[in-house]
Amino acid sequence: MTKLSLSKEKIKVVLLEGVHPDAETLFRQDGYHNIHIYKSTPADDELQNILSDTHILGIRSRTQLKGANLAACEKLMAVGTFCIGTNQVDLESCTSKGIPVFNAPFSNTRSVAELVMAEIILLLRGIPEKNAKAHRGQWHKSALHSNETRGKTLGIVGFGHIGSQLCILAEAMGMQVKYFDIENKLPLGNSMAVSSLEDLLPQVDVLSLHVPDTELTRQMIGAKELALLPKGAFLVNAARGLIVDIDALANSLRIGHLNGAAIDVFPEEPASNNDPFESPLLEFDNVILTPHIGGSTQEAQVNIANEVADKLIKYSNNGSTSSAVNFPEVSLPALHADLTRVMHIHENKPGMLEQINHSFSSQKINIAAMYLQTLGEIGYVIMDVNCESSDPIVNQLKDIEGTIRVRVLH
Ligand SMILES: NC(=O)c1ccc[n+]([C@@H]2O[C@H](COP(=O)([O-])OP(=O)(O)OC[C@H]3O[C@@H](n4cnc5c(N)ncnc54)[C@H](O)[C@@H]3O)[C@@H](O)[C@H]2O)c1
Ligand SMILES: O=C(O)CC[C@@H](O)C(=O)O
Repeated sequence: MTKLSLSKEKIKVVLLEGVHPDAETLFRQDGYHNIHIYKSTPADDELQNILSDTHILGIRSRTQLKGANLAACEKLMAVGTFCIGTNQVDLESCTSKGIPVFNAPFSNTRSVAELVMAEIILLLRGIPEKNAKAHRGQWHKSALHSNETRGKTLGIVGFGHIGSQLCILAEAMGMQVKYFDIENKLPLGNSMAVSSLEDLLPQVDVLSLHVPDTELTRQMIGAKELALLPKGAFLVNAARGLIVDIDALANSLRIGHLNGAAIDVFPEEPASNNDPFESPLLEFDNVILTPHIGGSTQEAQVNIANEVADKLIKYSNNGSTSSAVNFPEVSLPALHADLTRVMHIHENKPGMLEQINHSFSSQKINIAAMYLQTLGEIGYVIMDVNCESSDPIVNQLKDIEGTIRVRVLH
């Protein structure tokens, strides 16, 4: 069996935020036993202490791996975000430190799309208000503002995995789908692309957001955009909290411009289930509030646990970086029993390969196979070589200016 430069017993794996237990099982089955599980995100001081000797870190959307938290990660080798979003991680800094980040790009897609479809039906029927009143002992039997989904227009912002999956469900319910995406996306079924957000907004009965949190999308729905929605429209946000100006949304609901909303993500979310939840939307009966559970189904969490743990284990065991979000992608074969695998992560600048090759030739080490991939500022070279001891070559490689990290598998 392949030996790692640091043995599996010594590799510290930390899984935060209640990652599904299948992830731990997968690590244990593969021989990793130094595993530490946390149900939520510890406060920054404790977190930084935990991170200081962590080699492999698994988080969900809550843990901020940025600034002081990331600076504390002296030994971090790889990160898994056990979710779709990676905005909670400073990807650029991880890249420059030679840390690949892996996620699960579509393991919870269907769960989010199903929840949003259900919310659209509930909003159009006025169920949130009727439900709230019934809980207060009030009988509100009325068809006023209660509508079918059939024939209504759903506007989708971001026609990626979730947006397009939602389109399929909505069309099956008889909705007309119009979408806006910054990329040119294939219209599914009878859906139609609209060329700008401003053009889309006045045309919809329900607007649903499915864009990532980026500089372009933050606050993309503010007072101006809400005013462009027709009076009586609904808003669904199961993307990220900062995409909507939450105070502007509260105002639009207060003045009766919007008829309701379903919000799963918030600008500030409690760190754990024991912390209080505050929002300017608490007062509205016609708003469905959910605690960021769009992707929280058994099916999704099991899929995510297996997908992300598998990617982390593959990277740790053989160097493969397939589908890393910030790193050159290399899919490597199993290491031949007689060979040593040397992995060199470096700044992507001219002359690096020449110096790496020179290091091997100057030590008369024969290269059996070589893989190279670069992405932006970073290069990743993997050499399968014949050598008795890897220490001399590792030391020489570490001396090359621009080297970020060297790992070895035997
Ligand atoms: N509520 C939850 O539990 C939950 C679960 C999963 C994902 N999410 C969120 O949903 C987001 C979308 O997920 P996905 O899997 O569909 O992602 P995706 O990458 O497949 O799709 C995102 C789409 O948004 C488009 N886009 C990006 N910037 C845009 C802009 N400024 N204007 C218009 N379109 C833009 C992209 O081109 C892409 O087509 C994730 O980034 C994540 O933040 C939330
Ligand atoms: O499970 C989570 O914490 C986040 C889920 C979702 O927002 C995602 O990005 O996949």
